[in-house]
Amino acid sequence: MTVRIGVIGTGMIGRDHTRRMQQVLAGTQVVALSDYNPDAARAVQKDLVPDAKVYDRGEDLIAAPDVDAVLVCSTGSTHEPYVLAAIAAGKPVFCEKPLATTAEGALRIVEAEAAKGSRLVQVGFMRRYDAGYRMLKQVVDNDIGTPLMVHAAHRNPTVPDTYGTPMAIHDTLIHEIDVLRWLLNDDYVSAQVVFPRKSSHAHSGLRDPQMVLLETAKGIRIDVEIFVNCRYGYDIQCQIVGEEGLANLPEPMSITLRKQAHLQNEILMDWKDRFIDSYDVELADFIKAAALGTAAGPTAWDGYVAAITSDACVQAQESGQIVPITLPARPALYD
Ligand SMILES: NC(=O)c1ccc[n+]([C@@H]2O[C@H](COP(=O)([O-])OP(=O)(O)OC[C@H]3O[C@@H](n4cnc5c(N)ncnc54)[C@H](O)[C@@H]3O)[C@@H](O)[C@H]2O)c1
Ligand SMILES: O[C@H]1[C@H](O)[C@@H](O)[C@H](O)[C@@H](O)[C@H]1O
Repeated sequence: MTVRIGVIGTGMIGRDHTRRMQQVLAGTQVVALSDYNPDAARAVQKDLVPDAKVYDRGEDLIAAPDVDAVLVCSTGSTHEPYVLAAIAAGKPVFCEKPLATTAEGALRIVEAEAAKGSRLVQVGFMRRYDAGYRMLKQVVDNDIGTPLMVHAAHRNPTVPDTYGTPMAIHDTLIHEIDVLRWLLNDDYVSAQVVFPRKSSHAHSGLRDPQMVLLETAKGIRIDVEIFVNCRYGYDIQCQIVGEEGLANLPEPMSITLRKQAHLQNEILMDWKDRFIDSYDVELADFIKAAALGTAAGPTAWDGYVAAITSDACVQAQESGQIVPITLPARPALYD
């Protein structure tokens, strides 16, 4: 069966996922596109999928009878209504992170899916599909004893002027919020944010870098450096310290070059390249499940927990205090 996909939001990642569906993955075809800016949708249609239909409204794309499943790749604050509409239509929906920009919004999605009684939503937490993170999880589960501490860093070379201080949480830290919870098989109980000296490369409205301190229910302490004007590259670091040993996330594969008295490895500059394989694997998983009318991978519950944790971190940015994190009971659908 070919899963016919509609893509809502044809900016950077919507375009990249459309290319992936059309040119890399089997068993799928993009048949519909929609963007708030119709020129963006037409540009992707022209470049990648000339036969796809362009819809002015995402809601009409979701309702179209020839669309079997939906990819929501629009700006984060617009995800919730599209995901709810897809659930109402009974169509599998892959939603780029964040599932919603508030915990209340994510909860509405959890409640709608739980009321349907079967999985329809996959959240785009692609690091769970990354070969390096999967190797790290194997080692954490089997080789380093009880995990005690995590030191992580999420560095972007630069960000646009529209990127403000809370986006360091909702847009950037959200990857660590999800992947560390998955790696440690644990939930968070508190968050704190401290601001080091500000980089002169950060625009006036942005506090950068930031250090986020999280504590888990099992007492593991986590520090994550978020530095989105680091200039030198797109750099993701993760070190887990256990009772019996210590494990580091592998660096992306690159040639080690000895030349002109230097020993060198390339550092990637773009998130699209750093996680290129994991995007392929996560969407292959989505297509496989969508062909059966369901969803796999990171759940709406995972998206909701990430949203609750993000809200606590933003509150911690504003107050300078340690903010407690409490989770409600998990619906049986997500056990
Ligand atoms: N998983 C990842 O690593 C990853 C990487 C990049 C982006 N993202 C997520 O993907 C989403 C899009 O990010 P991007 O970098 O492609 O941004 P972008 O700004 O390049 O694209 C967003 C697109 O959404 C469109 N849009 C805005 N409001 C809309 C609406 N109401 N309906 C339909 N379209 C609308 C915009 O016109 C734009 O074309 C964000 O939520 C972002 O966090 C995830
Ligand atoms: O939307 C992007 C994307 O999620 C990247 O993976 C992250 O490194 C960036 O900080 C964020 O702005």
